Amino acid sequence: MNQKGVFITFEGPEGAGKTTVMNELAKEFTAEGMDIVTTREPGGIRIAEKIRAIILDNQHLEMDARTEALLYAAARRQHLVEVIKPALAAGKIVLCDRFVDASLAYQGYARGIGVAEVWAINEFAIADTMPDKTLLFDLNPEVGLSRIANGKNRENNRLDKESVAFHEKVREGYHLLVKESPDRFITIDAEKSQDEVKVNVRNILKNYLDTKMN
Ligand SMILES: Nc1ncnc2c1ncn2[C@@H]1O[C@H](COP(=O)(O)OP(=O)(O)OP(=O)(O)O)[C@@H](O)[C@H]1O
Ligand SMILES: Cc1cn([C@H]2C[C@H](O)[C@@H](COP(=O)(O)O)O2)c(=O)[nH]c1=O
Repeated sequence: MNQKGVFITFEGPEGAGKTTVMNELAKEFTAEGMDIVTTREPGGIRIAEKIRAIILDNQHLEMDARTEALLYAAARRQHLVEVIKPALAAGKIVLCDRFVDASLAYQGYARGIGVAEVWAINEFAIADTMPDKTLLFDLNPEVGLSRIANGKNRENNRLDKESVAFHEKVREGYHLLVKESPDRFITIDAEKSQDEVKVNVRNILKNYLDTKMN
């Protein structure tokens, strides 16, 4: 366990349903009296949201892959120091929409920088703060991309605009991470209906939190 709190991350390709399920369950868990903090990467605080705007700006597609990896790691460092660590130290349950595994899958594997290389800069950024559990929302990237294309109030960001082949590599990258850390990851079938996914994740998290907190 991370200090006194619990650190849970939500990962997966675009349009997998992570944000929707995380926010709905956070409301339910808060209503039941749990001390929940929700946040996201890149972002979560002012400096990291500014870095997010630079990384995801869809008018400037030419960013160098290593610059991109470094910007994600910089945003992560600030987010960790300002939000995640204080919340964990205060004994809260932190639900975070993406964290270091996204950098390993997207920049390390799909961009081809190398998972070990991207881990090295992230190790510098996060030191020993790793999620206690990571839920991988797994689905065919084409399904996720079509959900986003049909969704309202969402402008395609720079990463959304990558090819289907890129997003398939992201998924492969996540699968490799699951093989490397089978105890930390729980894979969720994210192609099921929104309600089915939510019920599944709720049960998994309740069981996990019950064991951790009691
Ligand atoms: N299981 C589901 N079946 C069908 N549509 C879904 C499902 N889950 C979420 N959606 C819809 O898909 C869209 C993307 O959902 P959401 O933003 O939660 O995904 P996400 O994983 O956070 O995506 P991203 O990481 O790309 O922001 C939304 O319009 C949401 O209503
Ligand atoms: C944290 C992180 C994210 N990404 C990518 C994944 C998405 O395409 C965007 C984030 O936007 P969303 O609201 O979650 O869709 O950034 C990445 O490539 N590397 C990272 O470390």
